[in-house]
Parts: sequence; C-alpha cells; structure tokens
Amino acid sequence: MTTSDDIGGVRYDTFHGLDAVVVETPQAVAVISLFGGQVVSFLPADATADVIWLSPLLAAPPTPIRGGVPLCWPYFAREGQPDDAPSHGYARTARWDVIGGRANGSEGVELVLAPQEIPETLLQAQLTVRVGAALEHELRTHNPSSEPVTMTEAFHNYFRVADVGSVRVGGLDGLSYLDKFDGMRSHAQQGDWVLPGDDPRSDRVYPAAGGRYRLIDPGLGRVIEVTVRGGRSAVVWNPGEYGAAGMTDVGPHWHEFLCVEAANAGPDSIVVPAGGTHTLSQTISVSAR
Ligand SMILES: O=P(O)(O)OC[C@H]1O[C@H](O)[C@H](O)[C@@H](O)[C@@H]1O
Repeated sequence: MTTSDDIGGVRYDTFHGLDAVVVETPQAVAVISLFGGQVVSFLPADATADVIWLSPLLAAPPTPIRGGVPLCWPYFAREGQPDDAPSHGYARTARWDVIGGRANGSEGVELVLAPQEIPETLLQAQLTVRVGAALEHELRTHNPSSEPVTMTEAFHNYFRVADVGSVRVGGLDGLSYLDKFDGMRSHAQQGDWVLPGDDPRSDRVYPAAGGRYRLIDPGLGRVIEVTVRGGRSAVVWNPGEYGAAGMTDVGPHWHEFLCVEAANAGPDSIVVPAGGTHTLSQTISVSAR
C-alpha cells in the first residue's frame, strides 16, 4: 500500500471505529473509510453540520456502513443478480487501499483508492476523491476481459438534513420515476421531490435524469447540489418510520437523512466494452440558502 503520509493534510486515523484516511484542507475536512472505500464525513470550513449522514447506530464491519457515500458496484440493489446476492454489490464491503494522491495547491487534495481483490467480478474499480471547497468522486470501471460486461452502480449519498419531512429536491420535475414502493410502476414527478404526506417514505429510481439535483434544506439553511457526469439515473430513498424500525442501524434516526443517489440503474445499465472503461463522477457542493 502506498502511504499517504507524505501528502500535506492527509493522515491515517480511526473514525467511529472505522480505519480511515482523514483529509484536511483549508476549505474542508473529509474522512474516507478504508472499509468500503467510502467518504463518511465532509465538513466544509464554514459548515455548522456535516454534509454527510453517518448512522449513530453504526454496525461493525463486515456489515455495510449505514451512511456516508457507499459505492454500489458492480451492481445496484440486486439488479441482474440472484436473490441471495449481497445488496449493492461487493465494493462497499471490500477493503480499499490508498494507491496514490497529491495536494493540488489551493484546489485541495486528491486521493486515489482501489479495492483489494473482488473475485466475484471481472471488472476493476478505481476511485478518485477530491476534497476542496467541493467534494468530488470519480469511479472508474475498467473491463480487462475480452467480453463486454453489463453493470449498474451508484454513489449512494446519505445527506444529513434537519428533517426529511421539510426538505425538497429540485432537478427532477417532469421526469418519470419507477416506484419500488409501488411494484416498480412508473409515475410522473410534478415539481420538487418532497416526502409524501400520505405514505412518508421514498424509493424512487428516476431514469434518464438530468444530472443536476438540489437538496434544499430550510432547517439547516443550506442547499446541497449534486452534479453528475456519466450517470443517467437519480435515486431518492428514505425508508420512512416503519421501514426504519426494522433496520437496526437506522431506527429512530430515519428523519435525519435523505439519500439522493447518482446512479446508472434500471433501464440505464452500462455495457463496458472489452478492454474499455466507464466513469461515473459527481461533485457535491454546498451553499447557504
Ligand atoms: O439496505 P441497503 O442494502 O443499504 O439498501 C438501502 C436502499 O438502497 C437504495 O436506495 C435502494 O433503492 C433501496 O431499495 C434500498 O432499500
């Protein structure tokens, strides 16, 4: 493993019991768990609350981390998989190593991570995380085989909110979505996403979405903007009170987060050609409302 000790502002530490890399820049502090290779905290210098939600009821590895930015890879949910396949693939329970990185002066710090062997897939993953005024993710998937491989994926962003019942998500108006809480039937999104009043939970896949989503949180007085490249689907998920009651790592904390995910899922699956590469990227930035 390449150490990151020689990059200014980068150190190995533990965070909520997880082995982690902490990245401190003048603009923000971010923490990346080596279990799952996932960001678990992003705190811009002027922020009063973490942008990312991490469950206070976190289970220990190998249970996937509930919170942060899980990498769903090389498939989303159990799409195209047998019923007993692990939800969201293997990346989020793999151990990742830092294999490179550099300080980019006033732009912040860039780290490159790769998972230790994932024997279940032919595909190879590499994640670049950039920490500065914004938080950037770039997930590269390489297919070294001689056959095309179909995949789905997501950055399963858990965003901290004051109360999921009082936030809105812009950028989805007019799209169709597949509702997992309604047998995957298609519905039309009218206006911003808000938590439904009659059945307060959400598990929606928006195919062919625009790639620019705004989570407006009046309670925390901020807007979180997610700008996506190479990802055609958006997913908006919160299990609601009753769904969360059956999840030991969510429980009463269900209203503290909303997942707005950058994905290629459902009809937006990706075929990575033999010898080819596909990249999913997102930029998360925060502004005052
Ligand atoms: O419990 P997990 O495997 O982490 O999945 C949590 C959620 O992830 C996505 O948002 C899916 O659309 C949901 O159907 C799923 O419940």
